[in-house]
Amino acid sequence: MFRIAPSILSADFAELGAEVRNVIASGADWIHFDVMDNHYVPNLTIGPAVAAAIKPHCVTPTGEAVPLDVHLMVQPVDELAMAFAKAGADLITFHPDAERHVDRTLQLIRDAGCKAGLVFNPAMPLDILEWTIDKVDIILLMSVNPGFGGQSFIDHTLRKIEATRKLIDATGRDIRLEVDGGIKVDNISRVASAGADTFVAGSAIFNQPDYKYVIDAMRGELEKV
Ligand SMILES: O=C(CO)[C@@H](O)[C@H](O)COP(=O)(O)O
Repeated sequence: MFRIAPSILSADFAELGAEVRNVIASGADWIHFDVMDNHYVPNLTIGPAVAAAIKPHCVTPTGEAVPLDVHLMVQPVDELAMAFAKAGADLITFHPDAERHVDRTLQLIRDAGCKAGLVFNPAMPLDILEWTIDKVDIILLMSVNPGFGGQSFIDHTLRKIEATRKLIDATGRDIRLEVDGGIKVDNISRVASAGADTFVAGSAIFNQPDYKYVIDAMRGELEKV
């Protein structure tokens, strides 16, 4: 089942609660929350206090919970991961190159009751999955270099999505394959055809006045896959 996860990095931070409610009412399946520390990436965003503040807004108009999907672009990882688990994150992903003890961090996140995942930058090999995939609930492939919204999709990541899909299918487990960066109505079907099932989109959704129009258009493209 496909999931669309709007990245609130491109939302109006002065109206974050309303933005989250609006994008959920427009059809968002997850809320994607980008955490940048001006160390692992050259940008600084939002922390656990903001996650805790928006958590009560992560519900559909009929009261169903919408997962809060936290992408940590931080180094070190462990302490912040635990703070986000406490703040209400449902999924926490981190970059394996930002943490020495990747296996331990995955376990910490799972022990805190969250789904755990690894994030791979466009030039980062997938090798570490050989030893970690058993503890991974989600794999996030970056299709831009992390740090900023509004960048263009890097085409060579399509081959990486295909390779990751094969690795996931070989496990027989239900591991989500999320792709993030430069996803728009006009390329989402190519990303899905390559094997992704979860799509992060920031500027494509929040830079338009009608979020529902964009999300519906994305779903329309996904139906053709
Ligand atoms: O993590 C990041 C960037 O580092 C992403 O989540 C972006 O926020 C996606 O934005 P668009 O490329 O869709 O505008």
